[in-house]
Amino acid sequence: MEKLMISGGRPLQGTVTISGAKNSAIALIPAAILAESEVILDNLPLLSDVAVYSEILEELGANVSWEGNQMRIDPTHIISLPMPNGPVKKLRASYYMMGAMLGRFKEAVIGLPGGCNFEPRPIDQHIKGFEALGATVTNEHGAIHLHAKELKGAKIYLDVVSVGATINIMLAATRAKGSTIIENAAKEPEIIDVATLLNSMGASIKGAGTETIRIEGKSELRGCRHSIIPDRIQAGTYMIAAAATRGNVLIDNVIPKHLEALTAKLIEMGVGIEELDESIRVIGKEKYESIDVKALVYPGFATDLQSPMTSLLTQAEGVSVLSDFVYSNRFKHVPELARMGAKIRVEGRSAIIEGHPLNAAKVKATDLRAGAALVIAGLTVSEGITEVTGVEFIDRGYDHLVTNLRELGADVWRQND
Ligand SMILES: CC(=O)N[C@H]1[C@@H](OP(=O)(O)OP(=O)(O)OC[C@H]2O[C@@H](n3ccc(=O)[nH]c3=O)[C@H](O)[C@@H]2O)O[C@H](CO)[C@@H](O)[C@@H]1O
Ligand SMILES: C=C(OP(=O)(O)O)C(=O)O
Repeated sequence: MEKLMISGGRPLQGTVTISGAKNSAIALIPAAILAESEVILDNLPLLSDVAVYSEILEELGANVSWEGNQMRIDPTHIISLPMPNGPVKKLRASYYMMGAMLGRFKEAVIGLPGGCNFEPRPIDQHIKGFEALGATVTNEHGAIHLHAKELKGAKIYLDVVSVGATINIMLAATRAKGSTIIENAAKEPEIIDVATLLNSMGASIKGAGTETIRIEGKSELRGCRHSIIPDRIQAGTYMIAAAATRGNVLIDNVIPKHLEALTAKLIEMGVGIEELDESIRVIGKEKYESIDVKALVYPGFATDLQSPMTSLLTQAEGVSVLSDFVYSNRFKHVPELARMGAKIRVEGRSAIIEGHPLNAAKVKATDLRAGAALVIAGLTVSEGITEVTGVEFIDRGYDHLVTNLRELGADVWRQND
């Protein structure tokens, strides 16, 4: 196992180019099995989650080739096989195999998803959607068994606004008979990206990005070529890191609109922001004001940036309150930040953060964004070396992290634990 070593205290300076979005990529790859011919995905991020997904499709007989940032998926010879164990257990988004397999084969056996379990993450809304489309769903010894004689379009109201359930239902419904309407759908940009791919494959999806999505099922879909949107969470993480180190960084290849909630909060704290067409410049300042932040569904402040933002708020003067209305217990980074001298207490779904300088320490990433928070914290500390273990979580969501940070002037390296 490797760990990340950080000798901080250097302002990040320069340009970082953001890769394709993880949360799009790991939905677009399973979506490709709904086609009858080759799907080409460009701007693919080089992440462990993407590698695991390619393993999953290969296990089913798809021909997957991956060169640089392009993946070619030929699902022509894919077969329906039960996948109760193996790679599906390694990542959260393996739940998309349920919708994709159901759409393609009207049946699936998929082990319950793994990935970052910072709190219980139910999939009842996914199941409710599959059942509404006519599938029988049972949980047998930790694997979900889905079967439908025929998938029929339905009106589905999500009780909880869920990214995964919205995409999963969309995947199955594209191959159902008739119309499906998803009400109270999630509006994240990654949902629009998946709908764009499916529409290029010949599906008919309208309203992605709004709370009502309408899908006309099709009996066959074809291959196509699609370029993945930039990763707004990676972009946001570098923006926060630039501010936390009082640096000056151009975050390139982003869609600034996707980052509006973060940008607004950074400006409120006193961070300098210049928005361009496809990039954002973050200009750090010596002093920041404390602020209140509420993580909400899109277009609200992203819960995936809540942990990195916690690290930045340790650098503000006074007391900030950061509440998470998506995941009420997503605070596993807090005790680790406390080892670094942070003064944070958790009350219900809120972290109350008192601005205070941090010190170097040995800390452990217990999930992806907790890991990002610890790296940012380490970058702010000028004396000593911060050691972050649990790098495998960070590798799920940040490609070329060490190279990117080094190019921005940070003293960061990987070392065997
Ligand atoms: C692969 C992917 O895209 N992951 C993202 C996705 O996760 P994921 O799609 O798993 O998250 P959801 O949007 O589904 O979860 C939102 C909330 O709904 C609850 N819920 C969800 C489904 C369900 O059936 N029942 C239920 O109660 C969850 O516990 C959570 O409180 O959106 C999250 C919220 O923006 C992000 O943190 C993750 O990075
Ligand atoms: C929680 C995350 O991802 P996943 O849903 O894939 O675990 C994340 O990207 O922060």
